[in-house]
Amino acid sequence: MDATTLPRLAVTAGEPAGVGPELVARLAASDCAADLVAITDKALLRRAASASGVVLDIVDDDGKRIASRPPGRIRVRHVPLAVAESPGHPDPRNARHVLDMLALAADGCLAGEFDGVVTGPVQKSSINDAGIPFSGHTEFFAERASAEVVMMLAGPRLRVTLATTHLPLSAVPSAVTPALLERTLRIVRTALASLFGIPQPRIAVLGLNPHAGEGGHMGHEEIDTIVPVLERLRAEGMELLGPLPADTAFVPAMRDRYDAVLAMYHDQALPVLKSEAFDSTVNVTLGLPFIRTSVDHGTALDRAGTGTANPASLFSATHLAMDLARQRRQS
Ligand SMILES: NC(=O)C1=CN([C@@H]2O[C@H](COP(=O)(O)OP(=O)(O)OC[C@H]3O[C@@H](n4cnc5c(N)ncnc54)[C@H](O)[C@@H]3O)[C@@H](O)[C@H]2O)C=CC1
Ligand SMILES: NCC(=O)COP(=O)(O)O
Repeated sequence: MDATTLPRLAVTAGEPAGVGPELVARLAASDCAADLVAITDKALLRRAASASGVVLDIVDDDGKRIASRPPGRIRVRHVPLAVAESPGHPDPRNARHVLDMLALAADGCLAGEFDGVVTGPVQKSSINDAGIPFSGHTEFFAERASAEVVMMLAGPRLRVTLATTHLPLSAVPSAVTPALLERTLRIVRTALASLFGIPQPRIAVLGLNPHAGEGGHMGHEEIDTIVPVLERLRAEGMELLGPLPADTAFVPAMRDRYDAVLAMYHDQALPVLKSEAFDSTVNVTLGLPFIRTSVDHGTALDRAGTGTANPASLFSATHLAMDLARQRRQS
């Protein structure tokens, strides 16, 4: 990418029976100043455009960088469906199609063909129903890039990162080890500085138990595992708050005291973000050698094919990826 060309972003359409393809069509129809390369089945994108009431000029991607993109023009890397989609009803026979899109996008980013990838939502259960172990894009891209990563959800007023991602709740306590916490906090600190321009970030770390263990009366993970890691990293100069009780860490009086939160598990913090900024929150994978942003929502099967899905989260994810790509170009 040079100063005269647009950020070149792979956009994966996600689950073909979900709202992803419609949202990609809406994005392509917008005046977003990015070189968007949809990774999807071409006929599926045409049907999604028609369901959303937008007209697209769909062309094959020739790999060349471009300086401008008229609204409606979208380049495509064709990844064929196994079977035609039925909106609202994922078919596990299309699981390989979904994973092929992710692999193509990741490999293209690693090869420098794309400046980043923006992902539409996938139906994880449908991939699992096909007999393929899969827990999320975050883990898929980490493995593909051989990187240690952290999931962040960034909204207009709150950034939340996760120590563990897609685990059953019963597996969380034993997964929260000193090594995991230390690695995660280092990745979060580095990313807040390099991606979000906060050179000395303040990170609030949540406890695992109610009331952060209430001094050991409601669980010991804080005393045994979390506090020693925080003390060690504070001694290195990291600004860490906590461990804080999760139920009060997000109250208005606390918000000014940190730049990001580290939660111990998925549902400890994501409901806070999704309930206050569902439309504008973006999922960002920290620690990858390439930019990856995503919608915060799922496949919305109840809306698929109706053209009523809100594209705001995909727009926000794309704009963040564009900003990060430009920033990388300048650094
Ligand atoms: N980035 C990803 O790939 C993600 C995938 N998922 C997957 O999505 C599937 C469904 O998950 P759910 O928990 O049902 O969450 P969901 O986000 O698909 O749906 C929850 C509710 O929000 C509504 N909604 C979601 N996106 C919307 C949009 N753009 N505009 C208007 N309304 C919208 C839906 O209609 C539904 O009422 C699961 O397989 C889950 O694993 C969930 C989150 C992220
Ligand atoms: N709730 C966020 C989520 O599950 C998305 O995960 P991923 O597919 O981006 O790893």
